[in-house]
Amino acid sequence: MSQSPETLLTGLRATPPLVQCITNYVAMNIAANVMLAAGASPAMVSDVEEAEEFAGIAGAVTVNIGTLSPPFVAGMHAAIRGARGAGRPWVLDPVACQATAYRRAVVQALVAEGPTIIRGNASEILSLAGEASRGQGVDGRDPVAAAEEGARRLARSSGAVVAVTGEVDYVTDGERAVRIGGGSPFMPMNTALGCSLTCLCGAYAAVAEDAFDAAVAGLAHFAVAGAKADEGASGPGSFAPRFLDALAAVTPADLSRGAIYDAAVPA
Ligand SMILES: Nc1ncnc2c1ncn2[C@@H]1O[C@H](COP(=O)(O)OP(=O)(O)OP(=O)(O)O)[C@@H](O)[C@H]1O
Ligand SMILES: Cc1ncsc1CCO
Ligand SMILES: [Mg+2]
Repeated sequence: MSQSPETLLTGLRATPPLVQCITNYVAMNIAANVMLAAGASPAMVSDVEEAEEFAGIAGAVTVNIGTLSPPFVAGMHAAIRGARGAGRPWVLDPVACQATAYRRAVVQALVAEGPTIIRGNASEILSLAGEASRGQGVDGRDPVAAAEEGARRLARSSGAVVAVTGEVDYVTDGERAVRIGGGSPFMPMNTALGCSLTCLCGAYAAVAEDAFDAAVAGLAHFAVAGAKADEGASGPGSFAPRFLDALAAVTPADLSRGAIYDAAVPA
């Protein structure tokens, strides 16, 4: 039976999961604050010397290729080994994976390691699905709707739940699919909120029985908090602290009232 976002947020707050977040230099502080506000316990532990061991005590691992370098890549593979060895979920954020040959090669090797969830913007998911994308840097430049079919194919080929974010988000495991509305136009004007959401999906995956439910809950938490923070914000700057407050203030019942729509998956 599926677990609702309401049930999962209650579980998250009751026992904050320790999440090993391997993320980029831009996101590290923002994502850690987002995790604490939402109710999770982040640890930005990435060096190859300790990443595998740490993954053995974490509830989940998240891997983000935003500021890529060989030491990061070594730490990522070590952490994934640790997560797999401990039977824990891990989440991939393929930041700007279309941009360079190095990123394309690194991300392909990571997808081959079997992520539990892949969370990216539409340009990144289109590229991972082998389709043309308008993406250049880290920002999404394609509509989510254009990436839905590719997301389903990617989910089926990789075995991951795929979450595509933008104005209206889309989550699929290749069989089931939902769209999630809400959020705020100020969100893409704040760097690293997508990276932070990837970490939060790891937190939900640590407490959920099912990765699809985990991804839906993570995205719903952001959508509801984003809409709440948008009220009274006059620009991206005043939105940022309101968003942290809203992540903490959102109640489990608020998530049930968030806009989650079933989306039919064509056969
Ligand atoms: N136009 C929009 N309106 C409402 N919410 C949005 C909009 N664009 C993005 N979001 C929300 O912002 C959050 C981050 O998604 P986004 O697609 O911007 O990630 P991203 O491009 O990977 O970001 P980054 O790489 O900067 O971390 C998600 O919760 C998404 O729903
Ligand atoms: C701006 C930026 N550059 C590399 S990673 C990152 C954070 C958003 O993905
Ligand atoms: Mg991103």
